[in-house]
Amino acid sequence: MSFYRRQQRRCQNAQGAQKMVGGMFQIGREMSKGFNSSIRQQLPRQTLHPPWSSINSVRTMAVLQWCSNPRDFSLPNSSWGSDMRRLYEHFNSQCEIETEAGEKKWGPWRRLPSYNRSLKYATGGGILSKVIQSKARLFTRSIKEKGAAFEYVMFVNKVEQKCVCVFQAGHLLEGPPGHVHGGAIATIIDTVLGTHATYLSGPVMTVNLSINYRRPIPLGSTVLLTSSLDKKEGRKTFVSCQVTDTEGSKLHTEATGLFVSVTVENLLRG
Ligand SMILES: CCCCCCCC(=O)SCCNC(=O)CCNC(=O)[C@H](O)C(C)(C)COP(=O)(O)OP(=O)(O)OC[C@H]1O[C@@H](n2cnc3c(N)ncnc32)[C@H](O)[C@@H]1OP(=O)(O)O
Repeated sequence: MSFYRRQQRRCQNAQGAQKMVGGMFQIGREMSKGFNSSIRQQLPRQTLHPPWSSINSVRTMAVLQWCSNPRDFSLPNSSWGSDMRRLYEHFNSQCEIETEAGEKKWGPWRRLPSYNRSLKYATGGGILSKVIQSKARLFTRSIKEKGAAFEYVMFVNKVEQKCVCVFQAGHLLEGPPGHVHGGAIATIIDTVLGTHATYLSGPVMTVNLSINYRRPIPLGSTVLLTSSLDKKEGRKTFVSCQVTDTEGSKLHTEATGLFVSVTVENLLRG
C-alpha cells in the first residue's frame, strides 16, 4: 500500500463513518466559507486546516499540502488562441497595478482560479475531494484534452459588481455544423452567472435561467461574457449577461439568471 493510501485510510479510520457523516455539516460550512473567501480574496491556495483533529503528524501534513495543490485551469495553456491570450492579458494586467511611487497594489479586477472540483476551493478541500465522491468533476472542467471543450477564465470587478469571462469554445462543443451547441452556451452562461452570484452573495443555486440566442457562435472562436448584478432581494440574486465577440460589438447571446442563496443542508438534503 502506498504512503498516500496509508495516510488516506488513517484519515478515514480516525473518526469512523458515523463521525464523518456528522462532520459533513461542519465540512460543508468550511466548504462554503472556504469557497467564498477563496473566490473573494484571490489568494493562492490557503493553508490547510484538516477537519480531523487526530491528524497531526508532520508527514501527514506534508501529504495534505501535496493533495491540496490542484491544477488551476484558468491559466493560459498551449491551446489558447491569440484572442483568448490578448483578452486574458488585458484583464490580468489590471489585477495588479503599479503606483507612481513604484509600489504594486491591487487593481480593479481579480482573476478567479478554477479547479475541476468546486470542493477544492474549500479549506482542506484537496483531501476532502479525494474522499467524498472522488470521481466527481465540475462539468466544464471534466475533459482533459486542452482546448477540446470549455477553455475559459473569469475576472471579477468588486466596485462595478461585474464579472467577465473570456471563453474559447472547443471542437467537442459542436451543435449546428461549425457552431457551438446551445446547451454548451447555456452551460457557460450558468457557470459565469452562478460564479458571479456566488461572489456577490455566497453559496447559491440557479432557480431560473432565461436565454435569447441572437447569432450563432463559430466553433473554435473566442467570445466575451459580461455579467452584471441587476438586484438583490433577500435570498435572491438577479444577474444578467451578454455574450459578444471579443470587440464587444457583435451580440451573440443574452441571458438573465435568478440565483437563490442555499445552506449546506440544502446541498446535502438534495
Ligand atoms: C463554480 C461553478 C459554478 C457553477 C454554477 C452552476 C449553478 C447550477 O447549475 S445549480 C444546479 C441547478 N439548480 C438546481 O438544481 C436548483 C434546484 N432548486 C432547489 O433545490 C430549490 O429551489 C432551492 C434549494 C434552490 C431553493 O429552495 P427553497 O430554499 O425552498 O427556496 P424557495 O422558498 O422555493 O425560493 C426562495 C425564493 O426564490 C423564489 N424562486 C424559487 N424558484 C424560482 C423560480 N424558478 N423563478 C422565480 N422565483 C423563484 C421563490 O419564490 C422565493 O421567493 P421569495 O423569497 O420572494 O418568496
